[in-house]
Amino acid sequence: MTTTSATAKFVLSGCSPSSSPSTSTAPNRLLPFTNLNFKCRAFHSDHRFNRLLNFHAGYYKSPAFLCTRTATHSPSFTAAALATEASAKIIDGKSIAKDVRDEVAAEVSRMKEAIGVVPGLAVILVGDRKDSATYVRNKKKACESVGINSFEVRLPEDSPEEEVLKHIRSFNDDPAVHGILVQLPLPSHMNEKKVLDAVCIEKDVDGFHPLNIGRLAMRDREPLFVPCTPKGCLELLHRQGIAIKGKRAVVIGRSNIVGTPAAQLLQREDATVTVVHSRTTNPEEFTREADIIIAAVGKPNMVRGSWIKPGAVVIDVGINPVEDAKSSRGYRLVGDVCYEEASKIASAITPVPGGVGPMTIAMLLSNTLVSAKRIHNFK
Ligand SMILES: Nc1nc2c(c(=O)[nH]1)N[C@@H](CN(C=O)c1ccc(C(=O)N[C@@H](CCC(=O)O)C(=O)O)cc1)CN2
Repeated sequence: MTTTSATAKFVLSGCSPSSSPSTSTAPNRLLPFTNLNFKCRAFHSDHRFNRLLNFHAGYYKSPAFLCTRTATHSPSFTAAALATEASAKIIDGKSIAKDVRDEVAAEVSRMKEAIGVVPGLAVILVGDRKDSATYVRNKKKACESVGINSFEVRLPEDSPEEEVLKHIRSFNDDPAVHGILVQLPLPSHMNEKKVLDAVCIEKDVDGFHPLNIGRLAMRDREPLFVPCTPKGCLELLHRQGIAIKGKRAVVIGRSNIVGTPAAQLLQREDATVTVVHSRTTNPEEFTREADIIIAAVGKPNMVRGSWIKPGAVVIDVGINPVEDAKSSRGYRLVGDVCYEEASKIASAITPVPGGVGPMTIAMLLSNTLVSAKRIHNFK
């Protein structure tokens, strides 16, 4: 535990309540922090503390919390969330994704040697969004790195929907292709549902087909594929040895591709799951009860340190570009969680970048391998 000698009045934070591209370049802000009397590492009932930090009594057991004597030699201590170092374990998604890729590569080569089959992934990209083009390029590179064949179709932004459907049908029938994905988002004139429905479920390595999603939601039913990002979140928890069974989990966001399947996966592993979303009033009341938080809402720095129960595990799915003149790209990526604050409260946390993002592509490779094995009945 770190201690400070003076009474802390401020906590440094770069996470303004409404971080947005236009505000994000502001220097770190000093947020007012009042002297808070409570006994370090002991139960307290200081309502002032609870009110100011919105924490519940008993939560400050975390080593992340600092205890300082007040300047007035008060018998009580001052809680100062002025930690100078992150105390949470940083969950290194980049390194775990590499482990997954190495495992996939070994299996791909075992399969090739045994039955002469090489898994194949087909990717359809419509339009010229820069971020989508980067993800597709990275997927192709990742395939190469593990020995998976990749097939790519790039279509102009104004392509008719039928053109996309035609390519999907052709990949559905191609025996060299074991996985098909359409990079999202699609241009607004396209009907996303119709396009995703066209991918045959045996090759739906994104897990976005309603049949796969439906099976995921049902007890005693198994989806053929689970969407890559939520699957990556769970994989991070598993590989870090973080228990899920019996834990309280809060998922922030209810999208079809992350929030909803993440909640279902946690529930399938016997967590008690709450989903909070844009219409939830006081979401922090729910997150403060959570042992595990998965934030997938797409709002930079929305989850503040005070939203988190000390010792909780925080998985940050957000990848939000915020303006940054110091970066060569002119922007930097931040998560949905104020990392600076959360890393002082949580017991483990994923960074952005380098957390969940790399796992998305690693899980895609894994799903493609699983698909090829299933189609060829290779154990
Ligand atoms: N068909 C799909 N479309 C989209 C998916 C998807 O799973 N299937 N997910 C996202 C985009 N995405 C993959 O497609 C994706 C996003 C982010 C990353 C990633 O590795 N991010 C890095 C940062 C990258 C950077 O520096 O720009 C990180 O977080 O470390 C990989 C894949 C939406 N569309």
